[in-house]
Amino acid sequence: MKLLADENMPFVQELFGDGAEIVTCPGREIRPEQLRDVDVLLVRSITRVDAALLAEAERLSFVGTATIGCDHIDTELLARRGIAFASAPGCNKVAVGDYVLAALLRVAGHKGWSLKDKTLGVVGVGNTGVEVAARARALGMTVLLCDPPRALKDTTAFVGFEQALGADIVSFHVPLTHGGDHPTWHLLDQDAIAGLSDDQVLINACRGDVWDNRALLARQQLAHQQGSSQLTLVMDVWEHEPEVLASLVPHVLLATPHIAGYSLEGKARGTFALYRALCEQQQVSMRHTPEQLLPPPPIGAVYLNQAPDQALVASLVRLVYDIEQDDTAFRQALGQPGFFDRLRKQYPQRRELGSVLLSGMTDAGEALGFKV
Ligand SMILES: NC(=O)C1=CN([C@@H]2O[C@H](COP(=O)(O)OP(=O)(O)OC[C@H]3O[C@@H](n4cnc5c(N)ncnc54)[C@H](O)[C@@H]3O)[C@@H](O)[C@H]2O)C=CC1
Ligand SMILES: O=C(O)C(=O)[C@H](O)COP(=O)(O)O
Repeated sequence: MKLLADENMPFVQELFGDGAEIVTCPGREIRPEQLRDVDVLLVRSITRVDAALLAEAERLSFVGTATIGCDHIDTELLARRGIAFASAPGCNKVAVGDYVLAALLRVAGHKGWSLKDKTLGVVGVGNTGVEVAARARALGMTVLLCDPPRALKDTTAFVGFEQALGADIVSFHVPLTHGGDHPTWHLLDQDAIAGLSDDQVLINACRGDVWDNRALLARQQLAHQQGSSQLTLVMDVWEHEPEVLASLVPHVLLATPHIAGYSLEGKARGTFALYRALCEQQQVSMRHTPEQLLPPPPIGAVYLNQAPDQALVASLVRLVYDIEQDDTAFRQALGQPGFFDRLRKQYPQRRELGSVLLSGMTDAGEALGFKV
């Protein structure tokens, strides 16, 4: 069996090395002719798997993406050609929860806000949105959930998009879709942006195209020229990645290169989900476990001797994940050729808050994502 994998997918050798010849390649450089004799293709979000890529892939029987999002995969084509497909739903939802928690605390520091007096609108309440909502509630925030597809079945738990957009902070967690009843491409468009007030905060850790980046830039530039407050923006994802609208970056509080989901645990779960799916497809039993993939965390345990207020939570989170380091690296590298992909390829090992055992006064610790 020949397997071709994105070179940035960790643990491929450990999980698939027993029974396969493994070839790795940068995800943006996989070419149709490379797939001629390949049986299994494992990708990440940057490889578009479509008719053009699979034109010569006559032996291909399995495609896996170690990601939650599947907007880069033509799943109908795979089904038509009888090629098995697996993704990794939920694999990095905890990492996204940690990222947004770190962002909320940084925003609060910047604005001098006590988060327990603030509302958070969560747009898209699936795997990642639920993680974010739980952490925000643990901080004492009022959370408004917006998910029109889910609201069709549960009419009481959700608010409309317009109401969610009125929250102090609005965090987006939708898949990128262009059609259907609830398309998300430019969900935050020029009209939605015009309705926002200057004091609001927006977070995008889903897909860049969900926000109209040029319309946001226009609003930020106008506010700058008029000397009024700008929107506070946290952007992990950008339209047209790996390109970035560079003139928008100075108007963004936290700018990162699509790494919200990049915990070591999240990546391990992603690759493991594909290993499990391939074992099932080939009807062989699994010889590995996800736990064996992870080294011990650098910080094993923290003992608290006082109830964690917002400042202490911020220090604790920063101990495990310092979002400002990601922002600084982004700004330093912006403009260098290939900077976006390089930062992602060389991303430092990041552990989830759940890798740290919090003991002492930890009522809120579990909801924030720590192990208690
Ligand atoms: N920045 C990063 O590193 C990461 C980004 N992602 C992105 O985040 C997206 C969401 O991930 P999950 O929460 O795991 O997906 P999910 O599929 O579990 O949840 C998505 C939710 O969005 C809802 N939704 C769909 N259209 C909507 C609309 N128009 N308005 C409001 N809600 C809508 C769905 O009903 C669903 O409940 C992924 O599709 C992926 O593109 C995911 C992981 C990491
Ligand atoms: O899971 C998803 O969906 C994501 O956006 C991934 O975290 C992105 O990682 P890459 O596949 O782009 O390395």
